[in-house]
Amino acid sequence: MVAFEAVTKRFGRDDENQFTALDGIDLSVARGAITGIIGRSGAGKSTLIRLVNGLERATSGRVVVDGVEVGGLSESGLRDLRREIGMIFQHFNLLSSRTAFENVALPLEIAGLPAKAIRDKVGPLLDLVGLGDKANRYPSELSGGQKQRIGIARALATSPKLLLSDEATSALDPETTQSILDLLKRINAELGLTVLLITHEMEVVKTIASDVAVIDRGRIVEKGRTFDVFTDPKHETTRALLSGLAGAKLPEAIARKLAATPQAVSRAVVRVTFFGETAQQPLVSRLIQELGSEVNIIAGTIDEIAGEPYGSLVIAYSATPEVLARAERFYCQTGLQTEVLGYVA
Ligand SMILES: Nc1ncnc2c1ncn2[C@@H]1O[C@H](COP(=O)(O)OP(=O)(O)OP(=O)(O)O)[C@@H](O)[C@H]1O
Repeated sequence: MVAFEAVTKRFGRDDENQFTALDGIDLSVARGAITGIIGRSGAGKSTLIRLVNGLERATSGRVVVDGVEVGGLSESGLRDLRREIGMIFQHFNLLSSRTAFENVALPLEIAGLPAKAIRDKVGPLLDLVGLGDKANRYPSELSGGQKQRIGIARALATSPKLLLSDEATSALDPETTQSILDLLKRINAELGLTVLLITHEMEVVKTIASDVAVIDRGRIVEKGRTFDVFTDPKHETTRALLSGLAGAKLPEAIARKLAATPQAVSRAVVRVTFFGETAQQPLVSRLIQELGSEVNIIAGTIDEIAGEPYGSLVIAYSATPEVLARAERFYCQTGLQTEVLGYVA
């Protein structure tokens, strides 16, 4: 649906003051999927998304949306393209002087639709986002989550094929975030809308994006299926962003005592990750049997990433060579993913 081909974006006129915001971006966004682009502040996310609807132009490379190269479009071509693309924003960007109904109606008025056609379109959209009873309310009378719902209804008014989301949940509390993400997921499934979202929150990507790209200082450093990237992050930036996720974190008191190598009478502290088939099996009880040694459970979590079950457990057991060898054998046989975090006395 969207392809970035060797896209570079520089800001600034002369060579000395130029800043490279995007550097050689290659990325394709699958039709019908929800794709997340994640990165820290200043990484280039907004610039990337603004290239898609032609608010910025690439310095070099191509941005292709539904077969059309955005950089080659005239003003009228850009207007046509923008009708195919809805956008939602962190601060909603609603007009305070217009009611919820009038905000959703705005893109249709601009497109020149008659009043009756506008009414026929806006009513069902307000129902779709669960705000059929708030049509006559002004933005100041709505909560943040409700404002974003109106933003979503407005973005869908021209029946776009693609929805761009620029930090759409960043100003919302976790519960409201969840309800907006549920709504986006439903719209994606029911309307077959392709969604490209940018965020600095891993939780958002984990909850709804089937695919993810991690951007760091203008470059894509990692991309793939969200489940694969989250369960086996390769790049340091991805790992750092993931460390903010609630999960099986090592308690501080134990983390402080960890040594890199086994000492006399020490215990190995190991993170065991369960996913795919291993998530369904009673592996902990088998592990205890196989080791023939006590196993302490230090931390654990069971979660879903992009709809797939995923568990992470931090355990500790005797670090004698025999027990470590038995553990290694068990992990090999079962295909469990493990990481030795260190050793404690
Ligand atoms: N019009 C501009 N002129 C000059 N520099 C710009 C312009 N727009 C963006 N930049 C710079 O490009 C870099 C990337 O900005 P961008 O807004 O794309 O990052 P971001 O990842 O969206 O960050 P944030 O989450 O803070 O918005 C930043 O260093 C920014 O200062």
